[in-house]
Amino acid sequence: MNRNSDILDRLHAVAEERKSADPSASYVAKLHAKGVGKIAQKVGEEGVETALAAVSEGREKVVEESADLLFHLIVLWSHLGITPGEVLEALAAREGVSGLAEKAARGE
Ligand SMILES: N=c1c2ncn([C@@H]3O[C@H](COP(=O)(O)OP(=O)(O)OP(=O)(O)O)[C@@H](O)[C@H]3O)c2ncn1[C@@H]1O[C@H](COP(=O)(O)O)[C@@H](O)[C@H]1O
Repeated sequence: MNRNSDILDRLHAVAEERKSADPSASYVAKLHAKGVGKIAQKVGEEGVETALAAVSEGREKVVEESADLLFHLIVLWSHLGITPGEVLEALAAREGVSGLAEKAARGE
């Protein structure tokens, strides 16, 4: 198994610990202290940067920006009391639900 398969959970655990850390000594603690508005802003910025990288900067930059986006999403989930498992469950629950091939087979 890929050794990074549990990285979402590991980063989430760090984000949880940082809720009680010193904001002057931790970037994640600083984000928690600034609140949901600041964290949401960072998620939006990183999403836009990922999209811009896709159309104008190439795959390596997309990988870097995607990592920034995922990281800030994990901080947002932690701030709101959401676990990575909940998000993965929501994703898994959609498997096969809107495939065009399945819809065509049903004549929809
Ligand atoms: N993955 C990251 C990570 N990616 C990016 N960054 C920080 O995200 C910031 C993004 O920089 P920006 O220029 O976008 O933003 P900024 O300079 O903070 O300015 P603002 O726009 O936010 O005001 C930088 O300070 C980076 O250091 C991260 N900081 C932490 N982590 C992970 O979080 C863990 C805990 O970090 P601390 O909370 O700092 O201990 C680390 O061990 C890492 O695993």
